[in-house]
Amino acid sequence: MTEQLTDFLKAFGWDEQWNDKRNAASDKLRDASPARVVAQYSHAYKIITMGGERLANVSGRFEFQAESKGDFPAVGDWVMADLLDESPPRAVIQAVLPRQSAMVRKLAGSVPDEQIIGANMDYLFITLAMNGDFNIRKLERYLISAWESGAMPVVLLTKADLCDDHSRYLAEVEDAAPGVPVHMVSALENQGKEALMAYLKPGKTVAVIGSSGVGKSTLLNWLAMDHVQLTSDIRESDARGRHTTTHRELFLLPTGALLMDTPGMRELQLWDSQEGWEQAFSDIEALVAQCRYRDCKHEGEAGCAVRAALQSGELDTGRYGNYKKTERELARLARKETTAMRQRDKKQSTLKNARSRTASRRSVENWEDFGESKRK
Ligand SMILES: Nc1nc2c(ncn2[C@@H]2O[C@H](COP(=O)(O)OP(=O)(O)OP(=O)(O)O)[C@@H](O)[C@H]2O)c(=O)[nH]1
Ligand SMILES: [Zn+2]
Repeated sequence: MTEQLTDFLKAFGWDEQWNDKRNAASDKLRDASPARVVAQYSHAYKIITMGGERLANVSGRFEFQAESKGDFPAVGDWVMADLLDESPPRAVIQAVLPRQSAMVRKLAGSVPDEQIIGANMDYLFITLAMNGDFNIRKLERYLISAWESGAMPVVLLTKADLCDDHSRYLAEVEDAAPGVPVHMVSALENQGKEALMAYLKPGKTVAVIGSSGVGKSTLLNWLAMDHVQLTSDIRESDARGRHTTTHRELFLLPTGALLMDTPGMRELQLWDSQEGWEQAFSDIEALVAQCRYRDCKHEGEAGCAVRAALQSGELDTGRYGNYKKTERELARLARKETTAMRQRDKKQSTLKNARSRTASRRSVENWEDFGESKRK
């Protein structure tokens, strides 16, 4: 790759670490080019390559080998793709480089599966409005998902202009989000942007989560200095040569940072995330470790550190209540997943014989398909 060509990739976050991951990938990918997924459609992706933007599909071999939805590329992913010399330019994705962080939605339906809402975020801005909607228990739920993702959470208290007594909100957040940075902003009054510059550095990827109405869209537009509005008006050719409006879910901010705004981020719910839960309530977990009995239920046992902290006021009863509530919810989700897995295994073993007959035929077809795209 020449200096100039990699500039596009660098702008979208390509660095030494990704280069190492690329070099560690299989030999088969030696001729493929790195690219980042900036938008996802039902059967196609928009990727940024060293030569600019193009549409891409996964190879037949990729599709055949994928075990779950979570294996497929998602917005934010770095992929290895063959760039086809066609007009309009197209690409075939051969592999996804190992994710550094991911917001995963576990689908505990009749067939357990997962969906990647966004990948490779460096920071997650959790937004909370400083008005009547302020809900610290909601923040605790968002933190579970944030910690689980592997990205660093940052709390943004929005609508600072609507509030006279910031200290109350700050104190509540500091108790509920130990060790998480907190910043107050007002997009309307252009306040607090300087503090965010520490995160909005070139090549860093930021996603914004928070409930409806807290001001996420306003915040995004403010950070983008209305560039979002401008870019969506650019019309481009799609795969069929028609002109369509540019659609991106990962875009460059004027600061050089990348902002991720996928539909799923906005509808974030609590999903199976044991580790995230433990980290979000790390203060309570530390107390639990001090209880005299290892199987302490904190219901009046002797030497219970949790009860002692609740009585002294060191531990807020609302926070403890949410700790128990989310624990129950996660246990329920885990049970659902186990049941669904068992059902799937049962189904699979009955279908196994029928499937193996067609599979051998299909795998030949897919390998031919793979060879096709490599030759082009
Ligand atoms: N006073 C004040 N109002 C704000 C601020 N930011 C957003 N708002 C208002 O809050 C309302 C909701 O803002 P949005 O940006 O649409 O909120 P959202 O989180 O994107 O909402 P959804 O699209 O439903 O997810 C709008 O009326 C905004 O004008 C702010 O900093 N100060
Ligand atoms: Zn206890």
